[in-house]
Amino acid sequence: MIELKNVERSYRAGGTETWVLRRVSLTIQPWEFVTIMGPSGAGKSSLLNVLAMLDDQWKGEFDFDGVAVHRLNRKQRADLARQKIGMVFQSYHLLDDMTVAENIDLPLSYKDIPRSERQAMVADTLDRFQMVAKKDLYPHQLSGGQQQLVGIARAMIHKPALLLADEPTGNLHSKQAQEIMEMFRQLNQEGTAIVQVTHSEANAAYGTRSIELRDGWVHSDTAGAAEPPLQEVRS
Ligand SMILES: Nc1ncnc2c1ncn2[C@@H]1O[C@H](COP(=O)(O)OP(=O)(O)OP(=O)(O)O)[C@@H](O)[C@H]1O
Repeated sequence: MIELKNVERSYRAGGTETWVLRRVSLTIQPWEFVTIMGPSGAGKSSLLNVLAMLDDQWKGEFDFDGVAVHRLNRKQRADLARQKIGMVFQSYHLLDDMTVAENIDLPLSYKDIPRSERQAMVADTLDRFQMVAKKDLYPHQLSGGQQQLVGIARAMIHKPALLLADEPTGNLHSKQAQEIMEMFRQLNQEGTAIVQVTHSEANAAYGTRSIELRDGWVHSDTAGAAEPPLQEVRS
């Protein structure tokens, strides 16, 4: 589903170039629930931004469902991302002039879904996230945790092919965080690939594969670790 080959990203500031992703090559399958870990500054958010198709200042190859993302122009990339990807941002990225219900509805507006069905999906999602009473409020009228829930609801409502989440539960208390991770697990079992960045061991435990970045390099990757050892295959 996702294939990155030698993806590199650097930032230039004051004449010096700082590398944040170094020859990252990864394959992610549609059924995977991947956790990206690593120390602060290791490049985790940068990698997520590449996968989210928000960043185009990188080198290398990125294939998504057979589409060569590195060959798309900005509009084609944005269209593909809107159709296929849900993203939970660390800093929520809600639209300030839209209500909670309108923010949650946004991904559906890019799809060809009848109005009545859309309304039912939004109502159902508001209910699941216990936000019905808040549906007409604007983001600035919500707490940080409530804004985070709206961001999560918006990323999940259209059952994207790929869900990306950057510290998705950082502002939630542990019970809420656990409920969100259960929702992620269910979404994954229904066919959404998930890539989450987290420092939380509890959240990481929901993943089926763990990738550790250090200084922009893939330092370790548990992919394949669950495969049976060679002698078992032979016997
Ligand atoms: N817009 C930018 N301009 C310059 N440098 C940047 C920019 N964005 C990120 N960086 C640098 O890239 C490096 C990797 O940042 P990134 O946010 O990907 O790390 P991270 O692993 O997600 O860290 P954290 O766990 O603290 O969120 C850091 O050294 C950061 O300072």
